[in-house]
Amino acid sequence: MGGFQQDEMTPEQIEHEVGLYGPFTEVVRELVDATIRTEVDDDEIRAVQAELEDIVARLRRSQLDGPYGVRFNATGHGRPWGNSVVGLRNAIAPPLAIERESTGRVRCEFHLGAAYEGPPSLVHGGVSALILDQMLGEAAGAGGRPGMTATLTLHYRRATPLGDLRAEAWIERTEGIKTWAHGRIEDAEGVTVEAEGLFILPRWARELAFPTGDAAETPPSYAE
Ligand SMILES: CCCCCCCCCC(=O)SCCNC(=O)CCNC(=O)[C@H](O)C(C)(C)COP(=O)(O)OP(=O)(O)OC[C@H]1O[C@@H](n2cnc3c(N)ncnc32)[C@H](O)[C@@H]1OP(=O)(O)O
Repeated sequence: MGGFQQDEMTPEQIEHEVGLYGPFTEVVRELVDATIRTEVDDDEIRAVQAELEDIVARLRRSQLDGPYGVRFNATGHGRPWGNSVVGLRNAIAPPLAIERESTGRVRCEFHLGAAYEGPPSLVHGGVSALILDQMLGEAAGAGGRPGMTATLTLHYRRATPLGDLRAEAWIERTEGIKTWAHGRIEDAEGVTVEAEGLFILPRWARELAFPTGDAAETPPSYAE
């Protein structure tokens, strides 16, 4: 599978890019929110649209052929910057800043605004699934049991309000290449959504990780 690339980025270069693209992408997130909520008049909308078309053309002058992928430097520092949940350079991502423990427990606090609405003032169910897919996958990776989502089951206990939320996930059990993870989203009142998922180290990764075919040992993590 493509999309995982190693490069020679130094910590200083990575820090520079974080400082450059982090605030840049944050403004685009602001733009998305402002686009949904603005009530300026028609002429102003048309004027802003023309400016944005110019901005898009400027950015298009030099860009990647495809998506960003996941990049690593020589020390294994991962940069999943195009990821739709945690991506530093992805304005669609809230983004989640996930705290990871090597036990496979992960948690984060985050804010979902107007861009993530489903029912009025509530988080879209698909957005909750997106976040929990990532959280459970992060738990598997943090515990050294990375995999791709094979199954994901959601239990929507209560509507999730837009606003300040938290999520956590953990490894429930493992069996060779399979990792079962659980997790939940909570608002100030408690749990709104619970999830359980099965993560499987895919065949192409198994062939890299276990050239001898012994999948009983712990696979290496590709987590940051
Ligand atoms: C650390 C970084 C943090 C990153 C977090 C990322 C979180 C986001 C995660 C994602 O969103 S991943 C994207 C969504 N998922 C996919 O696109 C996965 C698509 N499916 C696949 O790639 C493959 O079907 C899969 C990797 C799940 C399995 O392919 P394999 O070729 O490795 O399976 P194989 O046929 O060799 O079967 C291996 C075992 O898994 C079982 N299996 C395979 N697919 C299954 C499935 N879907 N459900 C249940 N069991 C499954 C299969 O029965 C068998 O069990 P046994 O060994 O016990 O016989």
